Amino acid sequence: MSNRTKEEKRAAKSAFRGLYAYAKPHRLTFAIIVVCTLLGIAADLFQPYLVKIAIDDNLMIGKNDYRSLIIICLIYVGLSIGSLFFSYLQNNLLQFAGQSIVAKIRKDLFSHIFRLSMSFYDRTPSGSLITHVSSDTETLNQFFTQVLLSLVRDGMTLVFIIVMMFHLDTQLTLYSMIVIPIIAFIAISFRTYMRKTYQNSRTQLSQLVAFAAENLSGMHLIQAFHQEKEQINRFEGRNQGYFSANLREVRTNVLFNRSFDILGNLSVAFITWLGGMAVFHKSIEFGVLYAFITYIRQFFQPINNITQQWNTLQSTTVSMGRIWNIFSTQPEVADKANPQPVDFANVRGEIHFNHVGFGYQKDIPVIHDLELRIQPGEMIGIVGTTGAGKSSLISLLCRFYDVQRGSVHIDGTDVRDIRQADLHRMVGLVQQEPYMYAGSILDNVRLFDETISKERVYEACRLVGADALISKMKEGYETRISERGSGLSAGERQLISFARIIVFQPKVLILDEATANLDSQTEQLIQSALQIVAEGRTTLVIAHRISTIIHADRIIVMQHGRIIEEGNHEQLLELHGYYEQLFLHAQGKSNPAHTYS
Ligand SMILES: Nc1ncnc2c1ncn2[C@@H]1O[C@H](COP(=O)(O)OP(=O)(O)OP(=O)(O)O)[C@@H](O)[C@H]1O
Repeated sequence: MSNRTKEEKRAAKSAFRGLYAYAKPHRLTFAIIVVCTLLGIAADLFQPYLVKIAIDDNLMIGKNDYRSLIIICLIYVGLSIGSLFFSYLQNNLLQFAGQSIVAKIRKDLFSHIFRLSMSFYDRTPSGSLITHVSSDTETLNQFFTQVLLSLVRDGMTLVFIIVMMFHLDTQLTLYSMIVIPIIAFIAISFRTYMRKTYQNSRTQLSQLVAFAAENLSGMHLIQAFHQEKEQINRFEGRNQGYFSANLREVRTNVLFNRSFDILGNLSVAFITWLGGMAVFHKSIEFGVLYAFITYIRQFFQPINNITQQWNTLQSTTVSMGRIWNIFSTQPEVADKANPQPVDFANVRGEIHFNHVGFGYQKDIPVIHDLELRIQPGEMIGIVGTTGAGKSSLISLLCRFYDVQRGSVHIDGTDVRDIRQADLHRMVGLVQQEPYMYAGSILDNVRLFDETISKERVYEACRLVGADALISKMKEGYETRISERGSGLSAGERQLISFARIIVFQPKVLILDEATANLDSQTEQLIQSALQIVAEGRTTLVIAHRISTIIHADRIIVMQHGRIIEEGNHEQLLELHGYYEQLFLHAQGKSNPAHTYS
């Protein structure tokens, strides 16, 4: 056996153990389901036997006992009602247990994904995460409502039928069993092929969903570059792939089912001939033959069902493996077991990048031995060309990633010793493209925290100058923002994020300035909002416009992951170095190859 298969088996085993842990609290329900199934099957399978009694013990011997015939009919009806009742109960309970387990797994999976570090998101496309949360958990649901149901119901049915058949006539039963090796042969030869077709169609679907999700999130880019036709063609390729894989799967299934049907019919013909001969020779009674033929017709259905479920079981194993793979991924950035408590009232906001070294991949550093001390309340501007490492530096301060060398300290405490929730209360981030949630402006400022009063939100918006903008909207603070804040400019979204800072009061503020060209009025609003929000806070501004940070206490110039110049605006100009070039370019007096304006 190859290592890979061994590995897969081990993963499947641990996934099933995980699933068992989720199912355990529902064991009483499962026990009731088994009892209901047992009673339902018994009620079902006793019916042909009842007809046999009516034929052999009454009609065929000319007893003409109407009373017992009516009793048999009534019992027959009673059994039908009983079977209906028990299978209804069993189905409902199974659905309830299955859905509850899957809902819990979906919830846990979603919370787990939230805890994972940024490096996980760098590696994992959001489309495939959507597939895990939606269709993989749905496959687990099928495991409970189809696979488990079939294993219990069809397995028991099969045992019951065989017992009844042996009870009726041992010889005929043994003749019927001739087909068992043929069934096994068909099942085994189809199994591998069916699994392959199933896996293929799942992979095609997951690629299709991932492609669609990524395209939807990058729609503005696609439209801006008129890439619609290319993307539609690429989608069509994947769509066709899924279509063909699905057809292949359905074809195999139909062929498999029909083979079983034919086998069933052949067996009935064979038994009718053998049994008919036996009735002619009076070695069995007619009622026995009737019941026998009914049972043999029913014999193939559960076998077919179970083999069908083998497929779903395979896909459940694949889905479970994928889900448990995420569950077993531990956040690379994790809280320590005994983190340093934070006294929020006395946070000063002193920052120290202590000889920091960092790279997204271990052997490709993007920050090299960076040493920087920032005093409480200081305003620092960070400038540099694209890819200089400005955003990476900020990500380290927010601890989205951990440093590989050196350390980052706030008020003398290593950020790795602080709980991440506490760290993010101390450090407020206003991103280039601030994320807006689907909800009202009010919700977006107070981030759905109802303990923050509306008045506090209004006050914060007034302070940062967003009030006028919001008042102009049709429903003011109750105006609903669509997903991602479309309808608001990057500058307007930044203003709303400034109001968030005022509301949540972090001691350190990071602003990644919007790169988009803002109209001069919004730019002005942001400038003055920044002055107000920066008051009493340590502020780091990644600036794409020199004008934003001209009055900063200190400006850091970065290049290739290093600080190459440092000082205030005047000091840096006197150096006649890189900063001066940036500044002159911004003034339109030089023509360097960077983007400052
Ligand atoms: N998530 C990531 N995975 C791998 N490499 C990354 C990642 N993010 C950034 N990088 C790389 O790290 C380097 C520094 O990027 P960073 O975003 O910090 O630069 P920046 O100065 O902020 O640039 P910009 O002004 O364009 O935002 C670049 O070479 C970039 O390609």
